[in-house]
Amino acid sequence: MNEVAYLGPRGTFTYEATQALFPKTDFQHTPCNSIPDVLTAVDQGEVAYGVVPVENAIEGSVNLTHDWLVHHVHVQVTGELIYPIKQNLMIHTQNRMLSPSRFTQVLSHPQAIAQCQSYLRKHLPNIDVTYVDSTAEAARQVAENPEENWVAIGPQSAGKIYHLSILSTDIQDYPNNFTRFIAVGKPWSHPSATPSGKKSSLLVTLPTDFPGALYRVLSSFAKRGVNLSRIESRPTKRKLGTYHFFIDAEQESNELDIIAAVDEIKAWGCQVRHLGSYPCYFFEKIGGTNRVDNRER
Ligand SMILES: O=C(O)C(=O)Cc1ccccc1
Repeated sequence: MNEVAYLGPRGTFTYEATQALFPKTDFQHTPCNSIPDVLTAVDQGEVAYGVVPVENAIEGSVNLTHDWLVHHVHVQVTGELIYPIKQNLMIHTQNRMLSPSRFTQVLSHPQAIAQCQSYLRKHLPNIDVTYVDSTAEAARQVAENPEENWVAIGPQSAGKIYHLSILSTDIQDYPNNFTRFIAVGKPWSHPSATPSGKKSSLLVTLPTDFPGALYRVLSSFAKRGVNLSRIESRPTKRKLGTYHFFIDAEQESNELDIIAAVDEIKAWGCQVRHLGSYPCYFFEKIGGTNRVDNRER
């Protein structure tokens, strides 16, 4: 069962990342309407693998992914892909000559809107924003409602699939825009690409908060020479000011040091969930293509 669930519909950035991580020649791709639906499908064993976005270079963490991993599912992270993100402003082809003052709404995923805040303030200052579950869903709604004069923000692949006109390319507010995607589910390795590195992801919850508590966690890794590439706090949702910490530890032949650091922080009361140890890939090195066949719909 080589089925991969991803945040769909076809044409999303997650779809492009899924094609790179799980080539169509070896895997069956299944679109889901939301990030929770992807993670739940994997957790329930309906599919073997899932792909979701976890962090963006401009907007930061995808909170929904983090929160669902903590509170709703127990899935293993099995891979990571750093993928280049270029946002585009797209419109139904019959409206492509409209003056921007006639656009009534911009639709997109919250992350995509957030990555283009300065662009929107400058070019579409008073436009209403409608958040939907993905960029390709935004493109679909624009394509199916030409009379509404809506515009969408998303990847060119979504524009191709839904036959939209690209009004403006590369509209994100900062260059070097990348999103980190994770694969979750059963153990897996890429059929042809060589990883650029390896990581272990942990979920750490302090027993109580006291001065230096977080320092004590971090120092357990630092004194063993373990590089922590990311630490992300998310509310426990139980009490204001209490957090879960997502920690990514770079892993290169230091697995025993990571295990020793985890044992040390557990010994004084931290709860630690091992989210996964997995290979990391860069899209440029996978040699994939992010072109999609827009004959399928
Ligand atoms: O909606 C999409 O296309 C997604 O895959 C989520 C997303 C949105 C913006 C940047 C990266 C991922």
